[in-house]
Amino acid sequence: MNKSLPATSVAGLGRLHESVAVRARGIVKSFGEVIALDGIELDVPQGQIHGLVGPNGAGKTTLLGLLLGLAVADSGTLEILGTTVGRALAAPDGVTGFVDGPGLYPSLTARQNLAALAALRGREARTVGIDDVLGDVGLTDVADDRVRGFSLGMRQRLGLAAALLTKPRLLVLDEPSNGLDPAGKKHVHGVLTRLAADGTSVVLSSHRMDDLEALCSEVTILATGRVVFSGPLSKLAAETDELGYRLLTSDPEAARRVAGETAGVRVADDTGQNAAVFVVHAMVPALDELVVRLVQAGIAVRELAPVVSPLEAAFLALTEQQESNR
Ligand SMILES: Nc1ncnc2c1ncn2[C@@H]1O[C@H](COP(=O)(O)OP(=O)(O)OP(=O)(O)O)[C@@H](O)[C@H]1O
Repeated sequence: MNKSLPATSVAGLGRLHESVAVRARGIVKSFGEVIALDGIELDVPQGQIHGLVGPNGAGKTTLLGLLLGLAVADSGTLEILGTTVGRALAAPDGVTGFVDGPGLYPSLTARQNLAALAALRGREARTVGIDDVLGDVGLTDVADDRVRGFSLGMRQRLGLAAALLTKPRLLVLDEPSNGLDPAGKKHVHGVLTRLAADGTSVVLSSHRMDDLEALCSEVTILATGRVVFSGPLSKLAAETDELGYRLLTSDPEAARRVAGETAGVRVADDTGQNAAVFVVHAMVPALDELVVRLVQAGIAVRELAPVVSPLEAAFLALTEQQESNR
């Protein structure tokens, strides 16, 4: 009896499998006594820019290294682009990127570096034009300068250009925004957004909440080798309870009095009595009530802004909690 599935079903299954770029279950990785990753679960769908964030030593680079095939997990399962990763140290097909900065030849120019990498990757690699990728990352003007004289941001951009040479299906980047000036950041963000729109998945680490907010639809927060949050940024912001807000009004003294009388609003002690700006701690409904009361009292609200962004507050709360549970 022929047990093979009809062609349409096989094709359907293939697509289902490939729509997941990364699927990690129970990943553990230790270095001697240090447990760098402790039961990591991670799902990254195709075409998603997924941010990894966490305090120093949380395990971000270790996890990115596993995705790039630079190390293997002690236990757990890791599926990349539909294939289960074995014990061999090699980047699965379609995966590229870098951890700890890109590997470049300092004595060669930017263009020569890319030509050398393209030659190393051989004919099978789906290479795209060197000039195109240099243009994508904004390095056309320095294409014939030696990399030795490049700044950190320029090296990062060249590393990204090198990764683009192969039209990756999964791009893995450790702190790609390190050292980037605003123009560099714009180029890098533009490249990553375009890649994702074309179906490439990107997993990147960053310490910068503004980068994550600008780029990522989902983030995973690691603390001491564990996932303390994974999901959309909007859900992360909602995890925040009470935030501190800076308040600038037309009458600070009266405004302080009104704030002190509003239920659920706490005026911070550390703002000077005569300061024009002061800080209140409140949840959103109490803050709304405060604004209404200020306006009713004839006090104009000139500025009202969180002291730290809701994302940063949620990040701090979640990671500090994990640290204290250790
Ligand atoms: N090769 C190694 N040998 C020994 N310990 C290691 C090694 N690599 C990582 N570690 C340890 O594993 C833990 C996780 O390190 P990792 O570099 O993955 O963290 P990270 O989140 O990338 O930190 P950072 O934000 O500082 O880059 C740390 O305690 C680190 O000291």
